[in-house]
Amino acid sequence: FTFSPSTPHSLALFGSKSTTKQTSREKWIDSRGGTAAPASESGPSLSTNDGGLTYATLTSPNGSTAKVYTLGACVTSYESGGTEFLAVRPDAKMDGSKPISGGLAFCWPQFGPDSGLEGLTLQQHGFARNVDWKVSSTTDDSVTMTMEPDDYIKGMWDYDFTCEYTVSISDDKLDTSFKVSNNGDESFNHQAALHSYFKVSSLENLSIEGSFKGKEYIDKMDDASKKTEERDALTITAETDSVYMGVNDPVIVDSGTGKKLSVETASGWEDCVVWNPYGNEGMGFNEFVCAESVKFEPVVTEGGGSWEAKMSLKPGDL
Ligand SMILES: O=P(O)(O)OC[C@H]1O[C@@H](O)[C@H](O)[C@@H](O)[C@@H]1O
Repeated sequence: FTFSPSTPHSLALFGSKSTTKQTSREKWIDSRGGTAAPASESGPSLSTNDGGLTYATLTSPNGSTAKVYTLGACVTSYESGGTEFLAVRPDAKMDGSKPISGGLAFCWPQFGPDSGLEGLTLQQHGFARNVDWKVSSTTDDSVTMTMEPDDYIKGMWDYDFTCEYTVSISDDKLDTSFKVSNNGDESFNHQAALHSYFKVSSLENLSIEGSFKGKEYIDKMDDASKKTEERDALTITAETDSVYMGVNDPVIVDSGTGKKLSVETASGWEDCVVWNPYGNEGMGFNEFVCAESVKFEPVVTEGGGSWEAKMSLKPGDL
């Protein structure tokens, strides 16, 4: 899928860097040794999984928990009231040989395979989920991770930036807060997404509520044609890959668990991509739906400027 800027000035606004390169998985794997957080940065609340990846476990007073991996700053688990709300695909690699396919997978500075914009022709979903973010602070209920350019990143996208991402848990919700600061003089373009995998008991028990009705969407399963959503609530009965412009309030309703999960956006995220690889048993298609928090139209962040996006997950009963 190729992003087409809706306004010609999107291109004109883009900064002048042209030294972007496609990167191979091999180059990424080689480079990971250089970007991994040193062991000395691991505090008492950080753990290591069987595949050698570092993660933080957050706990709220009533026992809700979340797991946040430094690889890609990926939240892989959010459990509240005995229900797990996030899914990690059964084919996900949890050893650093691939980005984590699951949880709130972090896509930045590009979403999808190719934005179509100069300087934003990186690998699918950008590089943020390829690298180990540095843990800058952690408490029992919160972790802040940062990503700054190293040689691996500069080889693809040579801008001076700091990304900061805070995940915090409380008794009734999980909060995420992302901020990118442009520390340089020239502006840069970026998209962003939390490629959120929500666990469902079965697709037949799922409906996705929110402000979808009447909204325009790009149906990537139908030659990227533009359509208008007519349903009040979405169900998944076929392979789905739809970009809903101007929807940032999906609610995952699961009649099997009797629970719902509301995505509440405070800032930044504007659009929702609904994705499911229907029929793909290897990906565990019947156990999740992606309802992704996306900034699809590229943002221009001026030198010295910043951009923020805040989203919370709020569980409830049906
Ligand atoms: O497997 P990944 O990289 O986590 O991405 C999951 C999917 O994300 C979707 O947004 C893409 O359209 C798919 O092509 C892709 O397979």
